[in-house]
Amino acid sequence: MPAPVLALTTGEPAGVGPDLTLQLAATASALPGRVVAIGDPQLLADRARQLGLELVLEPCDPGTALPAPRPGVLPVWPVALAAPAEPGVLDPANAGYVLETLDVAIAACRDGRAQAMVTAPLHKGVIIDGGHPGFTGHTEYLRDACGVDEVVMMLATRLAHGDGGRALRVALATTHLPLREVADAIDTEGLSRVLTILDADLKRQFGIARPRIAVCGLNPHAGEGGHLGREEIEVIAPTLARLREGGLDLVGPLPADTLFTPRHLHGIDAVLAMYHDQGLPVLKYAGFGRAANITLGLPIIRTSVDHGTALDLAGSGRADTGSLQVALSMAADMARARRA
Ligand SMILES: NC(=O)C1=CN([C@@H]2O[C@H](COP(=O)(O)OP(=O)(O)OC[C@H]3O[C@@H](n4cnc5c(N)ncnc54)[C@H](O)[C@@H]3O)[C@@H](O)[C@H]2O)C=CC1
Ligand SMILES: NCC(=O)COP(=O)(O)O
Repeated sequence: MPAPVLALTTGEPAGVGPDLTLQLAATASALPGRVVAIGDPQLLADRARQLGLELVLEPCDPGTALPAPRPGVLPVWPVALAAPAEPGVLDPANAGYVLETLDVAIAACRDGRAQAMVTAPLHKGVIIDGGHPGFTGHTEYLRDACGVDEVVMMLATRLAHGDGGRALRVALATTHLPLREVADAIDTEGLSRVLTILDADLKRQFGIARPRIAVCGLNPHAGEGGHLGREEIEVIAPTLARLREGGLDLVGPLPADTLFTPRHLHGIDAVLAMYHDQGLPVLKYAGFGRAANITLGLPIIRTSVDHGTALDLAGSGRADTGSLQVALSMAADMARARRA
C-alpha cells in the first residue's frame, strides 16, 4: 500500500511556514507520508538558500501523479505569489495567494489526489487586510469550502511527564470570536452539534470506542450555582443531559480551573472548552511544539501546527519543526486508519 499523499500548504509567505517545510524536508530522515508542498517555488528556493538548506525543489503538475519519492527532493505544486515576500514583513497583496494554496489542497483531498492536508500557519489579520473581511481562520474556511454546517477545532498532544505519554485533547465550543461575543454564541443547538461531532470523530478518526468527554463551564466556578453566571444552568447542563440520553458519555459542566488537573483528567478522552483561551493555554503549556490542531467534522482530513506565523523567526533557521512533524504524522496515521 503506497504511503498517503499529504498536501502541505506552506502558509503565510513572510512567516515560518516555508522555513519549517524546507527544514523538515532537508533534515528529517523520513517524512511520515509522501509530502507535496504547495506554494511559490521561487519563494521556497530563496528561503532554502537563506537558510543554507540543500534540497531539490521539484515543481509538479497537480493534475498528474506525483513522482516517486526520492531523498532530498521535495515535490511542489506551484502557486505564484502576487508580490515578492520578505521574511517577517506581511504584505496584504499575498492574501489571495495564501487562500489559493488552501484551495489547491482542498481540491486534491476531495478528488483523492491527496489523502490529507496539513497546513503551515497563516496570518489571519493580513488576509482580512488583503480584502477578505469575513476570514477568521483555516477552520471556518475549510467548513465553508467543504459545505458543512459545523466543524470543531481540537488540539492534541502527548503529556510528557508522569502520565505515561497519555494524550491530552482539547476541543473548542467556540473558535475565533471576540470574548465579548462568546457567551451569546453558546446555545443548545451549537453545543449539541459540537459535542456530537467531537464524539463521532473521536470514534471514527481516533478509534476510541466510547469517548468520555469532560465539558468546561463558561463562568468562574462553573457559575457558582448561578451567582457568577447562569449559562451553566440554562444552557450547558440541560444540553449535556439531553445528549447523555442519546448515549454520549459526558462529564460536567465542571469549573475549568480544576478540570485541567490530573485527577479530573484521568479517564477523559477529550475536554471541551467553551472558548479559545480557556482551553488552548493549558494545551500549549503542556505540549507547545509537540501538539497538532485537527479539524473535526470535515469530509477530508486536515491537521495543522500548534503555533502561528512566528514572524520574528522567519528566515532565521531557529523555528522548531516539532509541531509540523506531529501534524504530518497525525495526518498520515488518520489517512491510513481511514483507508483501513
Ligand atoms: N494554524 C495557524 O494558521 C495559526 C495561525 N496563527 C496566526 O499566527 C499569527 C501570529 O500569532 P501569534 O499569536 O503571534 O503566535 P505565534 O505562534 O506566531 O508566536 C508566539 C510565540 O511563539 C513563538 N513560536 C511560534 N512558532 C514557533 C516555532 N515553530 N518555533 C519556535 N518558536 C515559535 C514565536 O516566536 C513567538 O514568540 C496570528 O495571525 C495568528 O492568528 C496562530 C495560531 C495558529
Ligand atoms: N489557535 C489556533 C488557531 O488560531 C488556528 O486556527 P486555524 O487557522 O487552524 O483555524
